[in-house]
Amino acid sequence: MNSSIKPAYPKSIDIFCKVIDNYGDIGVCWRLARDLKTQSQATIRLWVDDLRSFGKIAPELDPMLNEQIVQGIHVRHWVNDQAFTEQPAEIVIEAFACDPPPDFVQAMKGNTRLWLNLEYLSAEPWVESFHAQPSLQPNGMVKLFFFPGFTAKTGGLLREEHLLSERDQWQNDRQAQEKFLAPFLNAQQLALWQQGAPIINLFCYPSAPVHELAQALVKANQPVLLLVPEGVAPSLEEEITRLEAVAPAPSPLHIIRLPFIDQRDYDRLLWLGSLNFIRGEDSFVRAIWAARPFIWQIYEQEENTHLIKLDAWLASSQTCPSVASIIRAWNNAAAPGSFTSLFQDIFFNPDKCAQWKQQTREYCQNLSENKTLSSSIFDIHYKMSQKV
Ligand SMILES: Cc1cn([C@H]2C[C@H](O)[C@@H](COP(=O)(O)OP(=O)(O)O[C@H]3O[C@@H](C)[C@H](O)[C@@H](O)[C@H]3O)O2)c(=O)[nH]c1=O
Repeated sequence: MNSSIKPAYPKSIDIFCKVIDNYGDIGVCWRLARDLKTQSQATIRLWVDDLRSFGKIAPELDPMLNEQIVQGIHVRHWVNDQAFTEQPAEIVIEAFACDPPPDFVQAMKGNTRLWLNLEYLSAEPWVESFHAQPSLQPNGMVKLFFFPGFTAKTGGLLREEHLLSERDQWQNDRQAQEKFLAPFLNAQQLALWQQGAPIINLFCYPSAPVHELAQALVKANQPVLLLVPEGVAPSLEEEITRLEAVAPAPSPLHIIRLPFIDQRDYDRLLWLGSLNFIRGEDSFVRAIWAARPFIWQIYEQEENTHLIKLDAWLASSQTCPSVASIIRAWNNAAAPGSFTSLFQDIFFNPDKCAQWKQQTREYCQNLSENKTLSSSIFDIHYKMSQKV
């Protein structure tokens, strides 16, 4: 064992994940599993009910296998709750209240020292007072509610130890960037990038006003490389063709469809973006660490409760009013049609863009001073073990 590893680290961790939809549930759990492993060298089992979705963001995974080790993590297909005879680990993390199998929960007593329910990310102020609060469970154990968040009084955000220095290195390495982009761009697009054409990454939900973005980009008549994962914004090409048909000249906008790529490569993609449209939870946090301007589309909830969360984050991050207006417009929380002009006003203005970039960098820097999510988990575990 590495001598720098603190004796307080646990020897084993179980993480349970149910994929509700999309890729955020497994995205968060997969990233967390790997980071906990790197920090502690514990044996980590990740129980997942949907290996197909998992496979999209971890191409090394074989969705046909019930058991496999991927990047040092024991990945187990959580097929059903019946006859669950595995011995629970020292730390059990259930993601987003997914309810581990009842037999497993019964067996936790005597084996498990810390049981956490990892909650969804929110910047709402009440999160601080709910973070790490205990709740007595029918098996006699205490489960803690673990809230990730943006302040020192929450569980923090997922951030690998050397992430920001790796990012800086990558952002200064044109050769590595070119090698990375080469499989995705044709020769003309690569040449445009070499001449300084900006990359915009677009990852959004179907409700985003993509047609307004298309309008802004076609009207601007400047070369832009718009990188879009397969299946996202499916009407985009059609929209552009329709707009170009009535434009005075074809626009120098290039839409580049990408396959889903490995989570670590997705980071690199965001590090290359002059602007990143991201969504949900995990890509949002990665866009913050990319320290590049980003436009977040929050995961939609009934009765627009997501807009309360969005405003809480805009307030907590002290996002400047012009950027906050664009983000609200992208989330359909502003007058229809307003996104186009707001976007054009800022994205094609070099001074405003530079300011936006500077603010994003400062925000990233400030947040990086908080404890990371993994360290917060280990701290709680350490405190619990001191009590025994
Ligand atoms: C496009 C792309 C994404 N990814 C990863 C990044 C993230 O880990 C993951 C996407 O997850 P997110 O950004 O969170 O967006 P998302 O919308 O996919 O996920 C979610 O949002 C949550 C708030 C909801 O509760 C979840 O139920 C879920 O909908 O996919 C890749 O690894 N490669 C890719 O090519």
